[in-house]
Amino acid sequence: MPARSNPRGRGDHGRNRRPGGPRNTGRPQDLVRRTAFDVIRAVETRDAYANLLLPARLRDRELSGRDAALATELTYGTLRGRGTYDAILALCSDRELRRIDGPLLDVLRLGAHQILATRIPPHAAVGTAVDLARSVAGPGQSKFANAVLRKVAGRDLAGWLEIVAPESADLTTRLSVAHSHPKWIVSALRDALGPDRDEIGDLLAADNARPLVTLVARPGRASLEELAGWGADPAPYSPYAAVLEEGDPGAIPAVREGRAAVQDEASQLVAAALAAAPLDGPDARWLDVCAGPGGKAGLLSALATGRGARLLAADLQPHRAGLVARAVDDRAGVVAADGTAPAWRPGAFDRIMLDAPCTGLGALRRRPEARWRRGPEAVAELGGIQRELLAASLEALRPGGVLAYVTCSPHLAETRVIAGDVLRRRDDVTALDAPAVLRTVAPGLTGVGEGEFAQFWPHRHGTDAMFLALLRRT
Ligand SMILES: C[S@@+](CC[C@H](N)C(=O)[O-])C[C@H]1O[C@@H](n2cnc3c(N)ncnc32)[C@H](O)[C@@H]1O
Repeated sequence: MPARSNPRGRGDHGRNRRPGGPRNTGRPQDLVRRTAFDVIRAVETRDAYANLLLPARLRDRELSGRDAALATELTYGTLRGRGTYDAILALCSDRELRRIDGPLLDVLRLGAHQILATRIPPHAAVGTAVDLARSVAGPGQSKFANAVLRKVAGRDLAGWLEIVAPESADLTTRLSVAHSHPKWIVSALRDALGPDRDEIGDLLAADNARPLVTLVARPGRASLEELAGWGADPAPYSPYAAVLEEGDPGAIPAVREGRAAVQDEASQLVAAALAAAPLDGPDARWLDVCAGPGGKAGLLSALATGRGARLLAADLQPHRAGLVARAVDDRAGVVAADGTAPAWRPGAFDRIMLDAPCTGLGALRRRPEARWRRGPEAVAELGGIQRELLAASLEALRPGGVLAYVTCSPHLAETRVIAGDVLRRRDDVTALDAPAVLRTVAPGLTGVGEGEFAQFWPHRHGTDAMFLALLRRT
């Protein structure tokens, strides 16, 4: 079920703002809704990323504070809840949804979100959506929007879910509509939960909740005490993590200076586990094969420097390698390189992070549009590159060295199947007990699995669904 949010009703959103693009009708809420609409449209038509575009639009239009919070909530909530809202709109419209013009359909989705999942009074939500429909689609269409949205407002969300996701429907369909996830993702996540598949409802609900902002204090460069001074409290698992309940992380000097950063706690822990994995012999040369934009490389370089080792961070995309250069410390090297055809010698590294390109099904909380963007074919497409990168990275690892194979996805085909195939086919690769290594970094950590591989879960850990295999070359 789309998460219910707490934006306020009409009329309490501060003073008027500069128009910055759309016509300013004199009411700041119109600009707030128009901004949400523009971002939703750009996601739909230009494959834009909401988390990148929205902050730029908020800046352009000088929306801040409560107005920015409302625009963010409306944008993210509408994008996430699309599956549920479309099922409801289909019952309220005498036109098939695919016959409704794109801009108008997006206005209807935005209206449905305001009516069903915010505290904005329904009559106000309908009225503002109809105004928006008039402005983007013309007066004729605003009548249609009014008729549809008044029907939507006839029930609350729970009432609609009894109709569009009834108990009698098969489980995948019901969960897919109720929690607004494509069916293929519901099935893949249930499979990934394995024996815990009855947690699927909690997992899908967690995907629809707003993630907390977690910061990393890069060791030797910033401390949790310093972040606490800015209102960020220590997080439950990572020794480097602090949670910022409110406020702009960019306002914290350590973040601005690259000594700290926004980073999910599981992302910190998989990097810390690679650094903590037991190793015989030298521990001087570390590699991050797919480092862009530099979250894990930032922590790894700080940990490497702390013990006199050196990190080389690579990414295929030069501009992403450029972002990595801003995250790592001076001792680290950064290159634009293809990890499948590497420029480094075989056996050159003691520790390797391979955070492979993946579907990102573990980070749906952060990327509201991601679930609608790709179909199941992406899993097969990415599988080829994941296998190639893993094979090439294992060549770069010296005998006795340790490699972390990481994905921000719990999909079995991107995680256990890839790592398991290597272990089955190669007699020079063994798996370490990744959950046990993680517990040396985060003693209180439970629920990531037992045995060779570790899997984080949003509904259990409040983190992204990050996967970790620690592989040793013998
Ligand atoms: C999951 S992201 C890595 C996230 C990063 N480790 C972090 O923590 O910020 C995957 C990265 O792999 C890069 N990539 C894709 N194919 C690659 C290849 N053949 N060689 C090196 N990097 C590659 C992408 O450009 C992308 O930046």
